Amino acid sequence: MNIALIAHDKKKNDLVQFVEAYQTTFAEHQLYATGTTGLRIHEATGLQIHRFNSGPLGGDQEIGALIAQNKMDIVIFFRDPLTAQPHEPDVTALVRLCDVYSIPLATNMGTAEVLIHGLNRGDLTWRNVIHESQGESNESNESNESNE
Ligand SMILES: O=C(CO)COP(=O)(O)O
Repeated sequence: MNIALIAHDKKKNDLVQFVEAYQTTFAEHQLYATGTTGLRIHEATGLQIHRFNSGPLGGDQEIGALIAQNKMDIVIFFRDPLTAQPHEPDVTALVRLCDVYSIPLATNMGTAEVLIHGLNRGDLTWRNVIHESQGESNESNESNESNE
């Protein structure tokens, strides 16, 4: 599964602790993160993480682009509800895209716990069906192109 990890500054310690607690699970998946969050998690755990730009510099939008391609399977985004963010429109857009594509999104540790247990139980295997059907439609697009 492709998992996006994002945290606002005052929530970064919480997310680092959360990833440490479930490190064996996270190690089995492909991890993506906004710049500073990814660096913090990598430094704490050594996990390999594809890092995008920092959130205020477009990182949320880069992750949003993967969601719009239906390539992101889970988003764990510990938001800070008590601090105004300069890039609030990007944050709103990311959450909106999760709803557009029905991507499981945890915006706090309580929901993230449930999501990770569900992931370990196999509750998210339906995402593999989406990936397989995407692969098939890509193949048919390619064969259509070669017929043109
Ligand atoms: O601002 C963020 C999400 O909106 C997070 O970005 P950083 O991980 O780069 O701090």
